[in-house]
Amino acid sequence: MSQPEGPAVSEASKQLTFSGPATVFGLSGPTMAVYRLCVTTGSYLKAGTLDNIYATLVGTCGESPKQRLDRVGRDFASGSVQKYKVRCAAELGEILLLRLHKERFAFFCKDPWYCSRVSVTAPDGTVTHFPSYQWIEGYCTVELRPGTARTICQDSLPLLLDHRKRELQARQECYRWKIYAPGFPRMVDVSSFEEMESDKKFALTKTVPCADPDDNSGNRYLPGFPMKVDIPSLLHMEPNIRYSATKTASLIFNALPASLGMKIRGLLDRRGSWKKLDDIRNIFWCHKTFTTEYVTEHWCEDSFFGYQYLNGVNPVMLHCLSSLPSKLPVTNDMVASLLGPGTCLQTELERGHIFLADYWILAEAPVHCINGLQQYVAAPLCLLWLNPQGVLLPLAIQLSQTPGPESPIFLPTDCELDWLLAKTWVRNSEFLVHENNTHFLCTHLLCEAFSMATLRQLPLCHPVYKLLLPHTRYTLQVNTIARATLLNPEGLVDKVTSIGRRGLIYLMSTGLAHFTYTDFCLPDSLRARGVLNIPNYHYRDDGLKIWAAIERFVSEIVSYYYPSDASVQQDSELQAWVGEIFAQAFLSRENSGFPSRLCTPGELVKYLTAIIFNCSAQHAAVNSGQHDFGAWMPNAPSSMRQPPPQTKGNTTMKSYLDTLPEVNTTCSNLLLFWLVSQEPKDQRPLGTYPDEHFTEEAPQKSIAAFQNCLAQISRDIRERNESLELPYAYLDPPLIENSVSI
Ligand SMILES: CCCCC/C=C\C/C=C\C=C\[C@@H](C/C=C\CCCC(=O)O)OO
Ligand SMILES: [Fe+2]
Repeated sequence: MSQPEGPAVSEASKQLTFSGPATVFGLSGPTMAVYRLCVTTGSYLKAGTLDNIYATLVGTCGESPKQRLDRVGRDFASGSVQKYKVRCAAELGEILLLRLHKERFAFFCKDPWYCSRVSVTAPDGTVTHFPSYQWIEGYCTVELRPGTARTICQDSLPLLLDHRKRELQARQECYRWKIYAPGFPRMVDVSSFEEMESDKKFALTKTVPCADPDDNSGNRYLPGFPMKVDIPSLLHMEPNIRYSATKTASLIFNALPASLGMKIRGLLDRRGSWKKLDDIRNIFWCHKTFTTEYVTEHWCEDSFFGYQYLNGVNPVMLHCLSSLPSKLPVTNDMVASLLGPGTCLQTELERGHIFLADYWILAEAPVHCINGLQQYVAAPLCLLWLNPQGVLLPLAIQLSQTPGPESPIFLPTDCELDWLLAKTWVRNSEFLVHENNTHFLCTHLLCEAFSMATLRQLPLCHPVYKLLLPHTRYTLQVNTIARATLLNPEGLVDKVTSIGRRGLIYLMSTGLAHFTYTDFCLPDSLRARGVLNIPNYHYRDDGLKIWAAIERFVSEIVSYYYPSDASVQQDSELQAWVGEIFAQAFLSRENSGFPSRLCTPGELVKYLTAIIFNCSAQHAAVNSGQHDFGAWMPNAPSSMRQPPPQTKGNTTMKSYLDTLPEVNTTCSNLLLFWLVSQEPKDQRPLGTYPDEHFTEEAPQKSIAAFQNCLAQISRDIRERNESLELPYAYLDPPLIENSVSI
């Protein structure tokens, strides 16, 4: 964390308490000590700086004079590794801090610098690494600690304790919480970044700009895009959480041709129903994948409908039933012909072969208008059966939570179009629950809260900070983009979903109020849902392997830094971090089961495993298949234009097409699916840590073992996929991103 040049640092220097004499040495004398610095600048675009960089070394026996790092030729070019000497009158003892001072060079403007790391070789040959991996903006001083991770309990020097405190104060000033809507996890307040920029410009005459929440003037249409964009919220982003230039360019490069192509073909402006189903095939003639073609071929089949509960984009819905809920009065007579001879509904319930997908959360969801027309939502109950061949099949669908003559129970034995319409309603409910809750709430928004708490409560030298930072990369940025383009008034959610942003807010706040620690931890969730024995549940099988790999890795790291229960309990920073997540992400709801403090290394291992799993694998599982499973729109309609049917026997192909989204709604939504299903460039797959925050041998060995384990999982998945009709690759480790970044 950088601090403005001035009192903050010089005051702190006065408070230094060294174990040796606190002397500032001159440059002459017979015992001159030479420290060799090796400075690595990141290879991001414009990572280099023209500003002057000075260094001060602070050791247990004193500090070096502030010395300019200057060689012949260009210093600090992007991707460069440069060596300098810092001379002191005497040796400094153990090096505690490295100060990097960034100051104006001649008449040049401020030039940001991405400093990756500095290593310092002492006169006796001891090398100390100082990981930085941060953008340093403006003229300021950054104080780095050696890479050896330390909890607060392991620090005793007042200098270092004070350093931790000041670092966190600066971070808490920078990353502030904001309430987006009641019942939502708290999120980053991007307006504070605008304030910081104005601070830098007008440091002496600081005025705090007053944001007007009702000012929607910056929310406007951009040429070629189907929705409004809240431009002001995208303008000011703190450089350490901002998409890199490569990632931004890649996102724009993915978006623009696809959007303009649709615009030119008139698809984004065409009102009215699809004339025939086949026309939907042609929306994306150049974005076909093996899976989009498979879905287009098999979407009507009951077995594929069941398959998607296991290996589609929302593989978290099924619960095993031991008895039918009274709100779903399916009788044995209704399903006997499907179950076949020798069994009955009761027997199948007793065998644990009957499952329910319950969309109760949609029952009170508000609906709105699209293209000026009223839209509709259902709250279905879908009963499924695991047949003796191990295939999951839908048995019965009721489109409301209230049984009765106006809510018939649809069956596979009904006429083809009635049954197809009922299944399509369930697919629409799947879309809403998946996008809003499984995907956006439970990965994007929760991971944003984890990122915020990590940045605000843990200093750079903390082992949990080092462990988690790679799993927070770009999450604040992508969510800011999502809020500016999808969740904003007249943004994409308003344009394409039946519930609009008001419904989204309802759905997510209700979802969070019911979300539990059991849901968050894959093994517990699978057990609680009773789905451990369903065959061909690749999401579960791959997910459990990855969970176990993360757990092993995390437990090695935790056992290295936390040898006892007391070491966990007494780590006040760790406890503040978990407390902040409990308060800001889960709104202090005790019955969520989320911890508000951690008492043992085991509890810490489980919590960190769950966070890393959800930031990486879970997001991949629910994000990467959106285009694959949604490009054939009837498989994932974002809105329905007619109310759920109250009688059987009336569905025609025309009424079916008139129920599905209009052409422009379909195409706007598919544009989003296409964009978010591919990670923009500048990727970091699960378990890759090119930024070496851990510099000790033990955690580095654990990282290598984690990578080997993931490589083996990948080989197993690829081998398994060779024999599958539809390969499941969303949890293949090289295809999983470390963090939620799209
Ligand atoms: C049509 C152009 C859209 C431009 C948007 C650019 C990038 C998307 C940024 C973030 C996306 C994040 C998430 C959003 C997921 C769900 C939101 C709810 C969507 C819905 O209900 O329709 O995707 O990874
Ligand atoms: Fe996503």
